[in-house]
Amino acid sequence: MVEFVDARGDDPKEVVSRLRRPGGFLSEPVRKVARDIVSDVRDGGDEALLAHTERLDGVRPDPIRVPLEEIQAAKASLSPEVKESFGVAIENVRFFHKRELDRPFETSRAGATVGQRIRPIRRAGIYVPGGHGAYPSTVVMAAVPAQVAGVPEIAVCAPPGRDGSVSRHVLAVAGLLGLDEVYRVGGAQAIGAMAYGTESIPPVLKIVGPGNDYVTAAKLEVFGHVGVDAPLGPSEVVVIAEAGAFPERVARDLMAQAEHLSGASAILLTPSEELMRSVEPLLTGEPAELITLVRVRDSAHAVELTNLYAPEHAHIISEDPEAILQDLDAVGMVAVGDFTPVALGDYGAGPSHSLPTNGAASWASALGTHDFTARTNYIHYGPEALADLGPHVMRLARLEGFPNHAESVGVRLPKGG
Ligand SMILES: NC(=O)c1ccc[n+]([C@@H]2O[C@H](COP(=O)([O-])OP(=O)(O)OC[C@H]3O[C@@H](n4cnc5c(N)ncnc54)[C@H](O)[C@@H]3O)[C@@H](O)[C@H]2O)c1
Ligand SMILES: [Zn+2]
Repeated sequence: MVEFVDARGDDPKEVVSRLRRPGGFLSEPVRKVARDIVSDVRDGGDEALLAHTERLDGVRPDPIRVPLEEIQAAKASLSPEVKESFGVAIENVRFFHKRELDRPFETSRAGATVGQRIRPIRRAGIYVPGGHGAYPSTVVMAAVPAQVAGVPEIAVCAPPGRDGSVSRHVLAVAGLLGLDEVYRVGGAQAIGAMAYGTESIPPVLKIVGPGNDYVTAAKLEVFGHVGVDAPLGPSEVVVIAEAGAFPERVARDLMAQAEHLSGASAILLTPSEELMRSVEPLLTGEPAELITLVRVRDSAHAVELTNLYAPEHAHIISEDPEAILQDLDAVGMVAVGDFTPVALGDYGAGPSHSLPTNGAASWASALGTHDFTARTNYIHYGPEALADLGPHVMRLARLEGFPNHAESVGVRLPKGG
């Protein structure tokens, strides 16, 4: 059943809290499931990893690591057309992420040099979801930014199907990108394995990639022991559409993100009662349960609600989409205009499709090269620069009650200076 909300007279914060799906990755029941699985795998290694995989995915993959020949065979089995399409996607994603790469810098003034080095993380783990459907696109969207950032070792985990194997297309894309370390495990157990390591899976330093609520909650559990990217949970879209929008197109945009299932959510914000009424009968099947149609006062009201909700995606269908784009400030990715369905971004418009969800877009960003790098700052002072700054540092250190900090400077200053 499609849900209707009339938001015109209500408090925006209250409307947004009603739109948020309950039971997401922040909820205690989901956190507890993820926590228990992660700690089992931390303590029990491969045996616990396989036991949870058998319980949840109905199979014990053997061996856990995909043999290289299987990756090569999957790559060789691609039809020329599919291979070309993946190639186009890879090229567009690489083009975008090369441009966002952070640059190192160094600058000097009065004998003091300060700088920042950008270094790739040495070993990253990429989670590729695969419960409802397979996500070879996610291999592109996470591995390409990692490769552009210069990560030398990339491990991939993806859940096995009932026959114990990972989606052939996931393996094929791994092959196209030259990735050879793929494990057929998924869910919270894969996150635990990558974080703590098992007999089969050497631990990684940072885990990235989208997944359902269990996967996302597991990333929150292991954070601190390893790095993780933003919570990239069940897909969300807010479609902001004005009266002139084509109902059939709007319906497809909503159904597109809702068909990810696994807790996804799709919301239409429109001032047009007529648009709502004509979209509604076009929403069918299981995805329709995840769709909400919201009547708003006008575009400004839609923008206000969107910024509070902070969705993964927003799609603007309006006479003047650029104007609305300028006012949106808390969205993972915005698709601008009627000719830009969000699906373009899902598969290969350029930016990674791995995006913050459940409000995290208000403080987090899309997955990108910055998720695969760390910064090392450095300072290099000469004697004059030390003499200039030193007395200030000594004063501030004494003020904080740290005399040895002060004296580590003092012993280097000229006597009687
Ligand atoms: N935010 C993003 O950037 C982005 C991008 C792509 C996909 N997604 C989202 O990724 C998700 C993929 O979800 P999925 O379910 O298809 O695949 P998934 O790989 O994320 O999850 C499948 C695994 O979940 C575990 N699982 C399922 N039910 C469980 C339970 N009751 N208890 C414990 N573990 C359980 C199992 O181990 C299973 O292998 C979708 O919600 C989709 O919207 C998000
Ligand atoms: Zn999508």
